[in-house]
Amino acid sequence: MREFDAIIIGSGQAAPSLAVRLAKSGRRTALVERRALGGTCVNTGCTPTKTMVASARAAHLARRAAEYGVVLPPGEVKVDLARVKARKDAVVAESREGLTAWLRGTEGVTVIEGHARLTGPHGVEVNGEALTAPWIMLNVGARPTLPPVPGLETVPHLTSTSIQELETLPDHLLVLGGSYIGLEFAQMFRRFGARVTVLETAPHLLPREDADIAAAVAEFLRAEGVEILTGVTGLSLAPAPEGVRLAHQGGALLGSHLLVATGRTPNTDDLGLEAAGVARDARGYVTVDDGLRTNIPGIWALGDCNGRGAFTHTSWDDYEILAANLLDGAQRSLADRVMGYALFTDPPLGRAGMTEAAARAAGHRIRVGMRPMRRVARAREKGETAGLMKIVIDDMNDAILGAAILGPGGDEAIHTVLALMNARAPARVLREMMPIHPTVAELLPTLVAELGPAEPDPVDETVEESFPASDPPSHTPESRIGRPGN
Ligand SMILES: Cc1cc2nc3c(=O)[nH]c(=O)nc-3n(C[C@H](O)[C@H](O)[C@H](O)COP(=O)(O)OP(=O)(O)OC[C@H]3O[C@@H](n4cnc5c(N)ncnc54)[C@H](O)[C@@H]3O)c2cc1C
Ligand SMILES: NC(=O)c1ccc[n+]([C@@H]2O[C@H](COP(=O)([O-])OP(=O)(O)OC[C@H]3O[C@@H](n4cnc5c(N)ncnc54)[C@H](O)[C@@H]3O)[C@@H](O)[C@H]2O)c1
Repeated sequence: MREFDAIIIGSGQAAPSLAVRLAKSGRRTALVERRALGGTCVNTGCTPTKTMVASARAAHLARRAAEYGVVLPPGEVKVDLARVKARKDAVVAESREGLTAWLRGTEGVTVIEGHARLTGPHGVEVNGEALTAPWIMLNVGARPTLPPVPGLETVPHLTSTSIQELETLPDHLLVLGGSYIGLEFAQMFRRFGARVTVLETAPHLLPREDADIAAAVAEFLRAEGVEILTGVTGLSLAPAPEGVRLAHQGGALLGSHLLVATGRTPNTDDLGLEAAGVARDARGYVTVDDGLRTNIPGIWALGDCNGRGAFTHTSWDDYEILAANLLDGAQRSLADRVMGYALFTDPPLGRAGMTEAAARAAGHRIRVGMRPMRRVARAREKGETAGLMKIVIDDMNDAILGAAILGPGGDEAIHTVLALMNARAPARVLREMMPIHPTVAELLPTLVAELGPAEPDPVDETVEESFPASDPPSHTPESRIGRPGN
């Protein structure tokens, strides 16, 4: 039996920093990982996909070179997928090796390779060895979900992990699921040169986003040649000489490859939670309170496996909250978190706080500011006018409820809004700030200055719809046309 002060299971995005903090506080800490240090983000998630997205953007810009007056030798722009993969592998290896050296070089951290299972409230078993500690932290992440589509087990299919290993281009990639993972790969493989069809069961792409945002994403993907079917029902799959035959209520498609991108399932079914009495919800997420505590004292759950976030930064924020509370005597809470994330299509979507639909559903009386990217000077200068930006304000107290920036640098520009929301600053602060010209973010004050009417209208409570994505609000004061960005 090896004794530690803390055992962390899974080297997700919370674990490495937590292990080092615990060790530096004098606690002997074991970090158990069954696959590769760095978890999903470093090895098969954010790092490889954003590296591949960069290759896809290079191909896209090369095809558009003439629009910018850049003359390339005649001939079709082609992508060598094996070289794209080699570049991706190199970037991933550098990140993983840096992390591994850091962890293995930190005194007080013991890295153990193997699959860990709880044996009780303070016990863990790895490779047949018993470990014990008063504190146990779970950071085991999630894996791709396989949906109950008839015939799926009879056809070869790719997940977000295995698609990254392809070295030859699919003729026709079918993508099940039109959300974050599906859309990033769909655009990427279309830009690499494949035919791509996305099939989404919800009425529009990105079901968690507003319909106008989803429509704008669909518009630029379709303009690049991605085929999109939404509201798909009656799906079934069967082997075909080409690869896969996918039937749905409206017809059938033949694909050379199938990517399944229909969500992720927490890695909590083989963790021995029952032995320790740790509670999970119906979907398998470990139940935690706002301090990341499970129902068993001394056991915490961080990252994707607690169902309170599904991003690298939410997992890392879990680490910050737990470390502050355990080691610094702080009283930090998940309840204070302002949500933010991005979809890394090109252009990217940066998001902060609530969607417009969620704000309405929560009963807020809202005002919405909206502007298409074609009315943003920086977007026009870059020749990248797809998308829009919008902000949702609470009419009762001027609070910023949420924002979306779908356009060049949207993933970066959204941090202006995120920072103000974290400071609990009213929209007036954003309206009165002096932004830098020419940027996409410089239009944020204008959005607040040009908010639409309060909804629901106090006189006519039936007003439900917001402004269409394609046109600015009709009441927009045209006197502002002289402002930067117009
Ligand atoms: C294709 C893709 C792209 C993504 N892109 C982004 C992005 O751009 N931005 C973003 O914020 N998020 C992105 N995500 C999500 C992000 O990767 C995760 O939210 C993030 O990794 C947080 O995960 P985590 O800390 O919960 O654990 P993970 O990173 O999933 O790591 C968990 C680790 O635990 C190990 N493990 C599991 N069970 C055991 C066990 N019993 N014993 C030992 N080890 C175990 C696993 O092997 C794994 O290494 C992406 C995900 C995918 C799949
Ligand atoms: N940019 C990022 O930060 C990023 C990138 C990739 C992944 N992630 C994380 O990974 C998680 C998983 O992403 P995801 O896109 O796999 O899942 P998701 O849960 O976001 O979306 C799954 C999609 O599949 C659809 N769907 C479900 N069953 C289907 C079926 N049988 N046929 C067709 N469509 C079906 C759903 O309606 C939904 O739109 C996300 O929640 C996200 O947090 C983040």
